[in-house]
Amino acid sequence: MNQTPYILVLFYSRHGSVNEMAKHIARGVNKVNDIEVKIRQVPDVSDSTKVASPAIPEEGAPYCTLDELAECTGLAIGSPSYFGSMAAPLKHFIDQTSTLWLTGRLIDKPACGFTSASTMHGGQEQCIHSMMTPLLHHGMVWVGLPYRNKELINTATGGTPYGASHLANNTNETTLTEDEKALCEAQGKRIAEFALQLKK
Ligand SMILES: Cc1cc2nc3c(=O)[nH]c(=O)nc-3n(C[C@H](O)[C@H](O)[C@H](O)COP(=O)(O)O)c2cc1C
Repeated sequence: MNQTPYILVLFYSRHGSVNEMAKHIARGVNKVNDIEVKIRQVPDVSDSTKVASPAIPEEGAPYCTLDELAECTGLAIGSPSYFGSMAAPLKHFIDQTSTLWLTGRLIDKPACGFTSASTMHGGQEQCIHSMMTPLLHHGMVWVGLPYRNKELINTATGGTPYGASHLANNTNETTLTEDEKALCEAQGKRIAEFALQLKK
């Protein structure tokens, strides 16, 4: 049975900002007909041993399986900016995708990235780039945010042409500004539209 195409919104979030962005990206996906959305998170990693997290997270979205990644029609991937790069739990998940790479399961599917950071110039764009690199190895097609989204010009907080972002400041503010919300939703809508166009 053919399943309905879906956008996988896959993320890691420790304090909730990226989690909040994921919801708005999903709202953008929902504006497009004939495609669904799955929101999934990745478990934390242990700093000392290979401890498995409980199979069901205590809160929030279910943990993502490799099958859910393999079978998506498009991907929106999000991480907090950690030292200008994606957070280790997300990289750890990606580093388990060799079988998908070997079998070319993600080739020609669209992907986009989003991030949250505590400072304006603390590496938001670089973090999004860090998520783009392994997905290009997978043969995915990167989808950014064009400047026809006027919020990109007007925003005084997050928002980049490489992907949506949120400025959380050093208070870990999880509430998005109206511009940040609009850009997340525009990104969700755009990845859904591309996914349907590229779908084989
Ligand atoms: C280990 C670590 C590294 C961080 N590095 C940066 C950084 O390089 N630039 C920045 O602006 N914020 C940095 N932050 C702040 C987070 O990016 C920010 O709090 C983000 O909003 C957290 O997202 P979350 O609420 O989804 O967990 C760092 C936080 C941690 C814990």
